[in-house]
Amino acid sequence: MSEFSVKLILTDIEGTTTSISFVKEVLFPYAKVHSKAYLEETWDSDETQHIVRDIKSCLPQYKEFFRVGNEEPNVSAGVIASFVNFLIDKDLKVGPLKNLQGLVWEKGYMSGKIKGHIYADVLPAFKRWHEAGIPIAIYSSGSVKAQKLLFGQTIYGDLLPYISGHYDTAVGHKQQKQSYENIAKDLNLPSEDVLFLTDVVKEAEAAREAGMQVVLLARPGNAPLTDDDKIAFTFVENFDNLKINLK
Ligand SMILES: CSCCC(=O)C(=O)COP(=O)(O)O
Ligand SMILES: [Mg+2]
Repeated sequence: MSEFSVKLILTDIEGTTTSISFVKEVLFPYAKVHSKAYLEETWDSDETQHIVRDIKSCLPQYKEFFRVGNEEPNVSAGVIASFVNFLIDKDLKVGPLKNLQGLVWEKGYMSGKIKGHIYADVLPAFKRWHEAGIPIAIYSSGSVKAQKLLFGQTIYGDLLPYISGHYDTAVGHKQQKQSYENIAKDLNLPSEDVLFLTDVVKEAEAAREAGMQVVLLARPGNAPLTDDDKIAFTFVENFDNLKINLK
């Protein structure tokens, strides 16, 4: 059992509270199938036009994707949807793609076709930490909207009452120290009073550089941790193996 003393728990989603296979085999395919129709239905809205502009410009290395011969870049819903599918296949965690995914998944969650996966130990741990007076916040590459949909409609019910804050890549990329400093500043807490839970070693390194306490999750299906990772960081297989006290 690993023991920590903290003022807030900050947790990642994919690979930490939720299986990677749910994201790759349920959420991403849903977004691939439904993005085109969503874009067509909402094409004239300011929100969609804003996302389309951001999607077109977020990865300049792919700008030729939108150009046919010497013509002006083509930005039909179909072309944007193909680009979105290309980005999903590459699992690129870019903000505009993640914002669009959140909007597309909404219908799936609201119709009951999608239920957010969380591991069986997550709800009991959230209850324990909540009862101990330790706030829980989320930091994921998935948009804040997507986070609220997932935790609001999980296979174990609504977990949002246990969550007091949400951060996505609007605060910065998850592998950059500055992002964790931004979160600590926003929380008005010293970094060392925050415990970050994640499956990705580079995220753990960035959070630790910013001064946070860190635990790696070795969930089934996650990328295996090396011997060096296991020496450098505390790692657990699930939240039952964490004893967290309020500082
Ligand atoms: C509710 S987020 C859906 C999953 C997702 O799109 C994603 O990129 C998750 O990344 P994470 O930072 O949580 O590992
Ligand atoms: Mg993750």
